Amino acid sequence: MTKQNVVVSDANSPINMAITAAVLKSAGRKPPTVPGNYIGKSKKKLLKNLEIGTGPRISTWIDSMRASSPTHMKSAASFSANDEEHGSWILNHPSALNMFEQITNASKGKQMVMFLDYDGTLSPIVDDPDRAFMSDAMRAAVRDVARYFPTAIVSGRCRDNVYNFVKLAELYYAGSHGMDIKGPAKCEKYNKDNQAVLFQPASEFLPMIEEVYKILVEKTKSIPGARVENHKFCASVHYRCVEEQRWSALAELVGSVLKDYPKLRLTQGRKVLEIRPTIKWDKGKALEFLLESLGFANCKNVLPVYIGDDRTDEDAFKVLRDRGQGFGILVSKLPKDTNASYSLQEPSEVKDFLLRLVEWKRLSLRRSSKV
Ligand SMILES: O=P(O)(O)OC[C@H]1O[C@H](O[C@H]2O[C@H](CO)[C@@H](O)[C@H](O)[C@H]2O)[C@H](O)[C@@H](O)[C@@H]1O
Repeated sequence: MTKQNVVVSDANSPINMAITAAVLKSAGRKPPTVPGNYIGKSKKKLLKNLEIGTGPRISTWIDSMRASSPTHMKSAASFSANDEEHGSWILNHPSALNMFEQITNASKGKQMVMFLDYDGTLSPIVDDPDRAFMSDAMRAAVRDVARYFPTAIVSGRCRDNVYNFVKLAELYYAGSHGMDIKGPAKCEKYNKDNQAVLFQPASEFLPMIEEVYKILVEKTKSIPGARVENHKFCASVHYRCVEEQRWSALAELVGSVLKDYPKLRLTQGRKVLEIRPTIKWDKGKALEFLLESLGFANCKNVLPVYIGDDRTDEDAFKVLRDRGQGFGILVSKLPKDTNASYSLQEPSEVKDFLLRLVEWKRLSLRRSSKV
């Protein structure tokens, strides 16, 4: 087994990249430029060899990518290579639970601000996006965290949709990949002016997304298992429940629709194609906007912590890395190229981490009240 087969994850797995390449090819567009530090050297070579999006061999691409998809990697050799890769990855991205003290030490004299992605972070990944419920225990943990730290949910879902899952009025919400931001109704605690935070940088795209959504719903009827969601300022095309043989057909179909919408772009998530406006706005920009709204622009006394599992969360991890401030925590069981500093394996570990933060904060408040 070659090294390129080792780094696997839903979000930036080779098969997912192949799907994106196929969509872009049918839309007559070039594949996205992948940031240098985002993708391993071996994978870069693989992309080059297969000429994604530009060459005539999309089918070769899809076949090759299938061969390196996690479900096809079963030999003992693959597992030991995986173990080795995982070992070195975890050294570079240690568990946030094991690094808890370092994280809390770094927050001394600073206000910690929490940013939480939803799917795959607060709720487990399931086949039906309408049933991606978070547990009551997770909700209680998030509620407690928000008592001590300003907390925002940053999601690819539209704001109302993610709110209906989280159901906590005291939080900030950034839906549609950060293109729809709203603060809690009353938040004197952190927002001194107590002005309602509301920001929608892509409002002009509302009718276009609605139009594309309708077309996609109609066209994807021919592909069993395909599912399209309208997230107001963006749309999602799911292929988690589509037979693997039909992924390329779906990709081509999405590409053929996008051809008529040069102002829309495509990104990818976990077995989902995300259709978004070409504006320069993402989860990273939303994080910066929220820090500013909370009064922490150009402030050294703040420690933002962003927890997310998906490729779209990388924009926020990168902002933190570039600012040299706070920590990104990637939720993943598998090694993955990332700008995050730490890792957690799954939502249950996210819950444990949040509960430890609450416990630590309570103890330190108790201690300081005794002094
Ligand atoms: O930014 P997020 O909150 O992580 O949202 C990203 C996408 O999440 C949802 O899809 C993902 O979760 C589904 C439920 O577990 C799963 O079926 C799907 O395969 C995943 O991609 C949501 O449905 C998408 O619209 C979001 O963009």
